Amino acid sequence: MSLLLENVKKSYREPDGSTLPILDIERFEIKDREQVVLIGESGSGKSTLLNVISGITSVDSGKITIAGTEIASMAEVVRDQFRAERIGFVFQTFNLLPAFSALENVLLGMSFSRKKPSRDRAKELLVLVGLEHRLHHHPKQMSVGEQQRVAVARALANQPRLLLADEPTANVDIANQETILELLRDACNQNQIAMLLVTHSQEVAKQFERVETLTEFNKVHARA
Ligand SMILES: Nc1ncnc2c1ncn2[C@@H]1O[C@H](COP(=O)(O)OP(=O)(O)OP(=O)(O)O)[C@@H](O)[C@H]1O
Repeated sequence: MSLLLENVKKSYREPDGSTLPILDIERFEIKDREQVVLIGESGSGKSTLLNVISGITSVDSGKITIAGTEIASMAEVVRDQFRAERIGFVFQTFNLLPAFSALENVLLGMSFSRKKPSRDRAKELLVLVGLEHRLHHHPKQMSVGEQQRVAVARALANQPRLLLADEPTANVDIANQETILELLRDACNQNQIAMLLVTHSQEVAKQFERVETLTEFNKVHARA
């Protein structure tokens, strides 16, 4: 299996000092190569779930196993390394660095892994997403669809086992939405990557076989 959450609990500390429970998940599994869409009301904890899976946010308790490795109990520095090498991310807002070209953004994605960044591989990835003519453009010189394609190339840079996508098509038009989804799905299929994709769009969700609603497997109720 690619991902297994067991008895995962996460709460935040409110400004008044009280505790705000967000996640209480007994079991959630994504099998190898499975592509899963996650939907749920605003504020129900979807981004928090992606953040605990990636190890950006620590859990209060529970186990998170990714490709056979339990990450919740790892020291932070080890978890950061694991994240860099095993998990790819695509965000709603792309998160590209504005001072760097498309090629440099992909190379930067590689620099967090222990492997040596390869310009050839970075170029190959940009060609794969159809941006061979945009290698040296900076984010502000590219359309939003192109920027998101750079983000997809960056997410694939370290050959991840799991791809986490947080509303990757929310800021692109319909034509680009299709392109981005196709790229993500093809890349996952071809490279045996499992994917968890958060979306608010029914259009996007209906293209996937497995659609999970967070409030149905999270014992903490939505706050929306
Ligand atoms: N660092 C934080 N500290 C305190 N509360 C937080 C923090 N991050 C998120 N929250 C709260 O946790 C809840 C879940 O937030 P989260 O962003 O995970 O929801 P979401 O389902 O992704 O929402 P949306 O669909 O609107 O993006 C929200 O009520 C939010 O205000």
